[in-house]
Amino acid sequence: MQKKKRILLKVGSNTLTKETDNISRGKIEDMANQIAHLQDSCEFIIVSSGAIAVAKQFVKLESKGKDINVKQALASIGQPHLIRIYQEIFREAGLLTSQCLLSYSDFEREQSRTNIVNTINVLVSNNYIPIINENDTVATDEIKFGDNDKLGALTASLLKADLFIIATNTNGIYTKESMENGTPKTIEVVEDFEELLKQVVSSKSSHGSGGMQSKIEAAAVTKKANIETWIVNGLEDNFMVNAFNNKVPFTKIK
Ligand SMILES: Nc1ncnc2c1ncn2[C@@H]1O[C@H](COP(=O)(O)OP(=O)(O)O)[C@@H](O)[C@H]1O
Ligand SMILES: N[C@@H](CCC(=O)OP(=O)(O)O)C(=O)O
Repeated sequence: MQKKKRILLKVGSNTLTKETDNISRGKIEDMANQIAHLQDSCEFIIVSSGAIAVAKQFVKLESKGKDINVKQALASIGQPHLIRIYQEIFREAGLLTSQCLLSYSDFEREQSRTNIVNTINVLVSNNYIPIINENDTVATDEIKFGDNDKLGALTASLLKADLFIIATNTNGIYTKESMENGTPKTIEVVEDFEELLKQVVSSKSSHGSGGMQSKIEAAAVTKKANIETWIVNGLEDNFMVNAFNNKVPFTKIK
């Protein structure tokens, strides 16, 4: 049997909510259907945001503490719900899921790195799709709470993914000029990183936390590991399959 292509898919909050205030079961169904369609040739590891967005649907926390602590608490409330929704929907598509919570410091310790690789390899070889999120309880400002783009890139590198796909709410990275004049134009292939960083505008979307800058920084990490990064529009149905078939505009960072 031919070796499967290992794909690390990072899904942002905006994709999962379809830019509303609620998690979209339809979007998770769309992901499950695509994975089911591609599973003969690809194996998937998902880094999914959305814990805070889910919690915000039904809880408002009182706190005199820092804003970031409220977010961490929301992530703790939302995470089990997020995983339950994934599990229910993926199961209907015949897919098995598991949860892994990681923090950046885990990538700095050799023993933790080995443990992550071993655990995830067992999961994947038994047809489980690991759904990873940042361990937000232990994350702090210093380690950039809420940057799942970087977490996705570190995980893709550690697990020797063949491809890193970031699903967000734009058709990849647009040229700055085209964004400013209101007719966004996708940069299709990127080879020059310095040039790319100049295209970032400071905006980010309603639920997102990293903006395009953190996606570009994440791509720099995967590039070092010789992994190609694709930035695709997760709001569209069939976003991965269409990117594979070159049917939609997206950005490839080689
Ligand atoms: N050059 C650019 N091309 C596309 N989007 C950009 C660019 N510069 C900044 N952005 C912003 O980055 C946002 C995506 O990042 P983010 O809001 O963190 O989403 P996610 O939840 O998917 O991580 C876009 O909605 C857009 O507002
Ligand atoms: N761990 C947080 C992730 C926050 C985050 O990185 O969000 P995003 O910019 O949408 O990928 C959560 O699950 O809400």
